[in-house]
Amino acid sequence: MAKILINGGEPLRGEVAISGAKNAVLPILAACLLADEPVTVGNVPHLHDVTTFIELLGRMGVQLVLDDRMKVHVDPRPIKSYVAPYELVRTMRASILVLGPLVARFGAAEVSLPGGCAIGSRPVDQHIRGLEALGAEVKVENGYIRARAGRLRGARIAMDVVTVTGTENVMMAATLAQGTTVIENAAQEPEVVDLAHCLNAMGAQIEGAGTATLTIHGVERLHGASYEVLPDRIETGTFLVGAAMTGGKVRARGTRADTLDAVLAKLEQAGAQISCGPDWIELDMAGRRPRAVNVVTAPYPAFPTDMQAQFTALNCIAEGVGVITETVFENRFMHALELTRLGADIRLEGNTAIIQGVPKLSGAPIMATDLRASACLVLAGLVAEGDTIVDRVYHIDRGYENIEEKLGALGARIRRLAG
Ligand SMILES: CC(=O)N[C@H]1[C@@H](OP(=O)(O)OP(=O)(O)OC[C@H]2O[C@@H](n3ccc(=O)[nH]c3=O)[C@H](O)[C@@H]2O)O[C@H](CO)[C@@H](O)[C@@H]1O
Ligand SMILES: C=C(OP(=O)(O)O)C(=O)O
Repeated sequence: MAKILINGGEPLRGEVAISGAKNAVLPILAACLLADEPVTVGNVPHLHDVTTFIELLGRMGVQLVLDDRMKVHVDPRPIKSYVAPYELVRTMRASILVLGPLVARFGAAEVSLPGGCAIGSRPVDQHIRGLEALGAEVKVENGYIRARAGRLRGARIAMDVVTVTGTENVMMAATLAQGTTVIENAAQEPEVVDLAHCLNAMGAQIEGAGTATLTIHGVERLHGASYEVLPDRIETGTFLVGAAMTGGKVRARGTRADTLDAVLAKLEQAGAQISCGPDWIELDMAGRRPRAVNVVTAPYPAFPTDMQAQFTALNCIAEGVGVITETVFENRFMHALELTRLGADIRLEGNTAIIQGVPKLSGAPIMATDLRASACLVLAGLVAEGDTIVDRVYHIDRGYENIEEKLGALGARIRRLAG
């Protein structure tokens, strides 16, 4: 199994190009199933999750052609199967995103239950309830969600919890329903907005994207389109935290500061100087040690759970005590134990981590347990004295494009060890 070796101590300095957002490209690829013509998706990041999603659509019979300009041309017309099998869904929860489009466009879907994972139980009851409200008949049997429908009918749906992929699944399905659907308590994440913009470019009529109420006027068909995926705010935030932890200066380009308000505010509290342009963010720490910050995760526009692990790492070497409260997932502190192996002082109390910053960490072999946990371990390795080896880096490849090359270009001493 591949590992990443980091020899810590170098400040990150320079420019890094940000890739397209994982959590936007996956629903957008799923949305292509709704069209009756080819769709071209641009700014596609080279990620393991994207490869898995392309394999999933390919197995259904969808034709996908990747060109060398980070574009994927998707032709849904040759589709012949409506099944998302367990062996693919278990490696990538986002496979659940094919459920809504399949049932809306073809009246049938069979999608494996994603099951629990390292960060919590992650049920899909809201996806199912939303599709049932639109008129689908849904059964869960033998580990599969089996859905059938004639043409879906618009409905008013109040989500019990704010769910990103749940909102996306129901929104996609509603685009082809007869009549109007209103989704209340909808997720407002920039990736949900990006999906809505892509669907509208395909002929959908969605209003209210980016607010808690989505109104979707159903249309007869969705047509082809060409769409560029939003930059990845979590990748951006991860590099900025790396700069803050190492006392460096990094400009992230090809990104969008307006999707990162809560994260940038916390970095400023930690002592970073931030400047932004239309498509770049620069963080300058001027060699200073960060100050500890308190963070409470919650749905957008609040602080994102996908940046929690990285701020946990920052607090480990910060001045003072930082308290991190995770309210979105019930078990997202698997990285805490690994960080203590590097010398961090972390006390866990339920969904809260109380971190007393220490002046230095020391390198050790550590194990990644999930995507953002692995990113936080790499960040900790950048400041730890000596060698840190992060094992199970396949988690990081799900969501970060060429992370060791990008960090290496910023001056980090980092390389991949073949498994
Ligand atoms: C591919 C993708 O976009 N993944 C993101 C998405 O995951 P995902 O869409 O899976 O996360 P959700 O927004 O659905 O989860 C939020 C909370 O709602 C609960 N819940 C969700 C659905 C449901 O039917 N019932 C239910 O109870 C979950 O257990 C969790 O406690 O949003 C998360 C929260 O911002 C991010 O961490 C993930 O990176
Ligand atoms: C939890 C994440 O992703 P997923 O929902 O794909 O597991 C993430 O991106 O941090």
